[in-house]
Formats: sequence, structure tokens, C-alpha cells
Amino acid sequence: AALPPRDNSTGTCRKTKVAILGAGVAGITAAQALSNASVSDFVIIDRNDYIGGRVTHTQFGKKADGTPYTVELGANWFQGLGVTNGPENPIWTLGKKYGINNTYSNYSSIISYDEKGPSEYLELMDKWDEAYAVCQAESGDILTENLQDVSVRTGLSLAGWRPQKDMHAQAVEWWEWDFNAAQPPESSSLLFGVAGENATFNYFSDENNFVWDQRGFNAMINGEANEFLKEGDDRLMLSKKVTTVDYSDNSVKVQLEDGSCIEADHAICTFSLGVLQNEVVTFEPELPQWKLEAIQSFSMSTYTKIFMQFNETFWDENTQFFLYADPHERGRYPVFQSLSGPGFHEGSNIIFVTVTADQAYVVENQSDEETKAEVMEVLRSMFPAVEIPEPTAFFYPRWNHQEWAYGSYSNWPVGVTLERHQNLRANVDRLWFAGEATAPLFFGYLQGAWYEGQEAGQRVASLLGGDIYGENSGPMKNYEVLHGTTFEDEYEDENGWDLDTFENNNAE
Ligand SMILES: Cc1cc2nc3c(=O)[nH]c(=O)nc-3n(C[C@H](O)[C@H](O)[C@H](O)COP(=O)(O)OP(=O)(O)OC[C@H]3O[C@@H](n4cnc5c(N)ncnc54)[C@H](O)[C@@H]3O)c2cc1C
Repeated sequence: AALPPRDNSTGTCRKTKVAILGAGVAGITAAQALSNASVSDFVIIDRNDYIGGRVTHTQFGKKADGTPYTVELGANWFQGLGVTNGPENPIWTLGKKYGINNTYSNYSSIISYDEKGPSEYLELMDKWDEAYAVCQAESGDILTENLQDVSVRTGLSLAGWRPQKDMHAQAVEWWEWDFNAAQPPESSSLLFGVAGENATFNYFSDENNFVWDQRGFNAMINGEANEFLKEGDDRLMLSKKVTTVDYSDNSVKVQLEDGSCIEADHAICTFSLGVLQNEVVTFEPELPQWKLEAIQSFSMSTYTKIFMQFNETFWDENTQFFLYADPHERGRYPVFQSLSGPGFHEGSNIIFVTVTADQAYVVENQSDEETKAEVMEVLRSMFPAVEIPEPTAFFYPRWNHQEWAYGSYSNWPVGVTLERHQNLRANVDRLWFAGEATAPLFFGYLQGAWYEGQEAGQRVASLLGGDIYGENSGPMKNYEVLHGTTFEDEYEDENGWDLDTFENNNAE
């Protein structure tokens, strides 16, 4: 049972060595790393009433026996599994350990459509593949030769991929890039966007396995937590919202909304980038400029799955994906994914469509009825020969409205450097940061949260005198000042800089 709230005004907070803020993947791996280093005096605090954070599910629709299906609202795939006798994605290792039900996502199992019905344009994928291979080489050159970063859009254009007003090519591009990054190529760094894809899909493997486990994907995170938490363990504090984090170089005080507080030697904050950007939690003193700049430099994408159940499967039940090219708007209800076929919720008549970025913001601000009407119109144009009934169940989450997440996962914008990213990771005194967004190689993925939580836990454990972990010991590096590449004397005529922008001729 949770300890009774303490009266903060008398200065009596619950004392612990490490306060872990957030019970998502990063929070749980941080706690596990502490436990493994024999540091058992910690608490894990989360405002939600479950373990898993952005690994979360809901009950949806009905089976023949009237009971609902479990569908994942957040993370849904094991992305990049591993190679025999080579590195394995730790998330995949956990999936196998807990027997999480999943099925290989066959990205070749796809039919293309436009507003007039089925339309054959998948051959454009070969052209995309050629251009993307050029981007991969270019990303490698930027990294190894220390060249200036460009956007994925720039890289693709230089490689000859210019979809412009060809809406079929736009649909293919969305499928190939936005479906994963949840942001368009112009918002993504070529260097880090491509390197990140390589880290997951080349270093591990290019497989994506889709989870349809009825216990929920987070069963494995619960399983891991139960390895070091006892039943009813009072170190797990769920349904507790952190409002203020008061940090210094010798302790951290965490204030909770219910008036209670926790005093710790260290705190590990695993809140999402969206939470940090929107200042839901107050840090005292204010975080230093290098940290604030890092937080506001990265972007939080939104990835929204809109679930529908029908009383029949009117689409091809052996196909996994249905790509739709809207005639006017790129990314408008672009990919429908069937859960009714073999290997998924077979015979469920469930299909869902994913929207990201701007289109996700639009649907998240619409009523269910408005969105349902739009999706139905699209489906009816894709399947003109079918009399499509109204769905019997309809649901979607609103990630960008969730105060505990403010979006789905992070993306690396063009021109933001590795040093800036390190500033996102680095601790400020005894306040540590970990999570999906702090992962330089695996940002956006579960494995990113896993590695970062573990590293923060190990570093804190090393400072507390726990079993020491090689290089993951002690404080993290940070960069107080990040310089640009242009010196003041280069702002001159030869570079077309022929007026003084500090001069104000318009002043009163
Ligand atoms: C729609 C969607 C689809 C995705 N698809 C995939 C996928 O297929 N494969 C993949 O690998 N990854 C996917 N991801 C990414 C993956 O879910 C994340 O990388 C990972 O779950 C992040 O874990 P985390 O521990 O860093 O953060 P979180 O899971 O966000 O954990 C942080 C915790 O902090 C808590 N918190 C926030 N504010 C407060 C507060 N004030 N007080 C107390 N607690 C607070 C939150 O409740 C949360 O539980 C997806 C994410 C989303 C949203």
C-alpha cells in the first residue's frame, strides 16, 4: 500500500535514495538497473494507474462471444528483431521471454488505391528504394566527413525522388517515411533520421512484428517490474502526479499533486519530450539554458490509430495493408491495416487507419462523428463496388491531448547536432533524464527507452556505491555552449551580407 501523504510544510517528505519519475519502459529499466546493482531504496512514481506509459491498450469491439478485443493504442510493433548469433533488440528478447503474441508484418502484403478505387502504382516503391539508397550513402558521408546536415526531403530531391503533385508518389512516400517517423521528410534530419533507421533495421533486422496479445503489449513490462517489486510493493506509486521537481547538487525533492513529497539523493525523470516541452512539471531552479534549448529543439510527433469494427470483412482478408492516395491532400487517411486476417484477430472484421503529424492534429480536434464520416467516405471511394455498412465500433486515442505524453514519440529535426542531443540526455546536478527521446540511436522506439532507462539507472547506481558498471558510471557529459559554423567576420559583402542587421533605422 502507498504510504500516507506527508505534510510538506513541516518538511517531512518520504525519504529514498532514487525517485524514478515515470513507470514506462525507461522508468522500469532504470529501476531494474538499480536493483541489479543492489540499490533497492527507490520509488517509481506515475500519474497513470498502470505500468507501461506509452505502451497502453484498450478494449475494443466485440468477439463472437460478446467479449471485447484488446488493441494497442501506443507502441504496437517489435521493430528490428535481431540476427542469429548477432545483436538482438532487448525488446524482442523480452517479447520472447513473456510469450507476447505477435505476427510478422508483411509490408509486401499491400494493395494500392486512390479516390477512384484500386489503382496500381506500387512500382513507384522501386524508385523510392533507389533514392533512399542514395540517401543512406549521403547520411553516411555527412556523418563521417562532418558535413552540414540536410533534411530527408533535400536528400530525396537530390537523389531524384520528387513526388511533387503526383499523389500516388506522395502516398508511397508517406508509406515509406512518415509511417515510421510520423513526420514528413522535410521535418526530419537526413543524418540522424537515416542513421536511426539503420540502427534499428540494419543493426538488428528489418523485421517488424505486430503485437496482438490479449494481455496487452505491456504484459512484458509488468513482468519485468514484478521481478524486482514484491506484491503490493510500496516503492511503486501509481496514480500520483508529479507537479514540482526541486533539484540541487546534493538532493532532489519531488512534490506531488496530492500534497505529499519525496526527498531523494537522485531523481531520474522519464517524462516524454512533449511533457518537458509543455512545462506541465515545474523544475526548480529553472533548468539551465543548454538543457532548455535541447528540450525545445527536438520535435514530438503524433501517430494516431483510428479503429473500426464492421459486421463483415469487405476488404481482402489475406492482405495486411491498404494504401490510399487522396487526390488533394498528402497523408489523408493513407494506410488502412487489417486485423481480420490470418495471424491477427482473425475474423474480427477490425481494420484501422493511421494518420500522423498535421492530419493527426486535425482528427484529434474533431469529434468521433466527424472523423468517422470522413473515413467512411474514403473507404467508400476505395471500394466502389461494395455496399459498406456503418462500423459497429469506432475509437481513436488523442495522443496530443494527453497531459502525460503530449504526442506520441520524438523526431530529430534537420540541423540539430549530436551535442545538442547529448544535452537532452545529460543530468543537471542530481536530476537525470531518460526515455525514448534521449536515445541518440533508437529515438522513437521502445528499445530507445529501454537502453536509456538502463543507462541512467546504472550511472546513478555507480554514484550510490552500487556495483560499478564500466563506462556507464558517473555524471553525463554536457555542452554548456554550442557554437555555429559562421564567424562574425564572415557576415560580410562577399557572402551577400551587406547591411548591419543590428542597426535599427526605424527606432523611435
Ligand atoms: C501511437 C504510438 C505508436 C508507437 N509505436 C511504436 C512501435 O510500434 N514500436 C516501438 O518500438 N515504439 C513505438 N512507439 C514508441 C514507444 O511507445 C515509446 O518509445 C516508449 O514507450 C517510451 O517509453 P518511455 O519510458 O520513454 O516514456 P513513457 O512511456 O511516456 O513513460 C513516461 C511515464 O511518465 C508518466 N508521467 C508523465 N508526466 C507525469 C507526471 N507529471 N507525474 C507522474 N508521472 C508522469 C507517464 O504517465 C508515463 O507513464 C509508439 C508510441 C506511440 C505513442
